[in-house]
Amino acid sequence: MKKLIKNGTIVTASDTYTAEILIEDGRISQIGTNLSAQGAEIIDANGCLVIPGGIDPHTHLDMPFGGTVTKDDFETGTKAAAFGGTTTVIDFCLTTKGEPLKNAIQTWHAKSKEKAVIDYGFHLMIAEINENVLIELPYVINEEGITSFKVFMAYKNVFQADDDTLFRTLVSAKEHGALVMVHAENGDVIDYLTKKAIADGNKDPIYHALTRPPELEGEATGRAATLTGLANSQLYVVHVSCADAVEKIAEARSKGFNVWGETCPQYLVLDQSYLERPNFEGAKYVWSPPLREKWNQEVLWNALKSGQLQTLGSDQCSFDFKGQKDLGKDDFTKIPNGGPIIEDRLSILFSEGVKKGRISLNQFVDLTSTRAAKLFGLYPKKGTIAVGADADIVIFDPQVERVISAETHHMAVDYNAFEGMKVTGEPVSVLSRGDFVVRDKQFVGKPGSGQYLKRAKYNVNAPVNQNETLPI
Ligand SMILES: NC(=O)NCCC(=O)O
Ligand SMILES: [Zn+2]
Ligand SMILES: [Zn+2]
Repeated sequence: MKKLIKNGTIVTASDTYTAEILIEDGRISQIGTNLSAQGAEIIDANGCLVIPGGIDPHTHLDMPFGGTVTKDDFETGTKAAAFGGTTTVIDFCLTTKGEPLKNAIQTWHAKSKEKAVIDYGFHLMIAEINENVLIELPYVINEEGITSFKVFMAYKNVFQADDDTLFRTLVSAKEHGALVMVHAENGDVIDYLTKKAIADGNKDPIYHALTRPPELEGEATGRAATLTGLANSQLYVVHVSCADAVEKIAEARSKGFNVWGETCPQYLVLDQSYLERPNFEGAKYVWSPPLREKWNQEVLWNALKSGQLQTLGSDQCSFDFKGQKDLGKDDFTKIPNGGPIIEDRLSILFSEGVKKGRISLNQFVDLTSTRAAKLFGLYPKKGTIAVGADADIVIFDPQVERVISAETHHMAVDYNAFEGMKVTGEPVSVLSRGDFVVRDKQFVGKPGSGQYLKRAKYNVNAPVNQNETLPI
């Protein structure tokens, strides 16, 4: 059925204006004034912003990790994402050495197909590069439309790959038109420091942060950037948490390297002191990289404003406090890393960023949607409000206030890392390809209605805004 959105303020990464949006067959068919409403359902967006659906480029749904599995799967996770104004997620498909990539991808299709309530794509973890992997890569890119690869530089003996793998992945990505993503921390040195901490009897959650100092994130970020320059390839650094890493990204970009950076809400508003909370509460705040000293937050905000960091991912990776996080009660190395963020990504950035004057409204849209669409081969089908684009649209009330709480969130976990935080601005209704998923704050979507997205190859020019200098 046709829909006509009226009376809202449309915000894209570059413009803010008042107009009506006509939706037909899941797409935006017209944008203008006094559009014919014949046969259309009228959606009144009075007092609201009308923004492109959020694209979360960093989620871990239904992912085995640390001897357990994330609490949110593709159903609860994408439902919570929709409540938060996200209409596309790109999830990390894990692989293991020796296993055909095809098998891992099939596993991820099986996890998501019947469950996702919004559209989704996959990034593919590269654990090793060998002849079989090289043979499979064209299939992965051309048939599966997976055009981004993830290399872990940390989690020794679990996910960690060596520099040889990283460099070969960068070379292959350049050849095939893919973007390489890195978890940038020096896993070898972290392994040494964590073993020493445990041997010294330092087992509380705070030692998770103390054994992963920012220098090791900066070092790994710089190393990955250097290898990217050598390979003349392209790199996206996930979950940047600190000044050391921002500096390395800025340095690489100033040299003309194609290096992009993402941060996450937790690094913008929480800090290392949370890990010292009593009664093992600190475990709720165990992420890798860890939360940092508070002064890093200003560096991250400035990097978002100046464009040195380009996206905001959630790094959704949720574990219950009781029964999962407490696996590490007597040993911080056994606390599953990660937290529940998928739902509050937009609200936190809007409230702390736009409302507090740290970033503009257009930057908010770019950071939460448009830039990820461009970097990950979804633009302009996703990531903007334009004629011909998918009608993935969020009607966002910029004035409403709420307090974040596990009591009211839609994620499947038993706590919220931002419990008690007051935010201004929240999605009221969310459409995925023209259909309501959330309507007047009520879920009306359907598991299985989300479509798998085959993404276009990395395009070196696409990620850049018109008014921005090319980084080459
Ligand atoms: N970030 C985190 O602590 N957990 C999720 C896995 C990862 O992204 O490293
Ligand atoms: Zn990571
Ligand atoms: Zn992650």
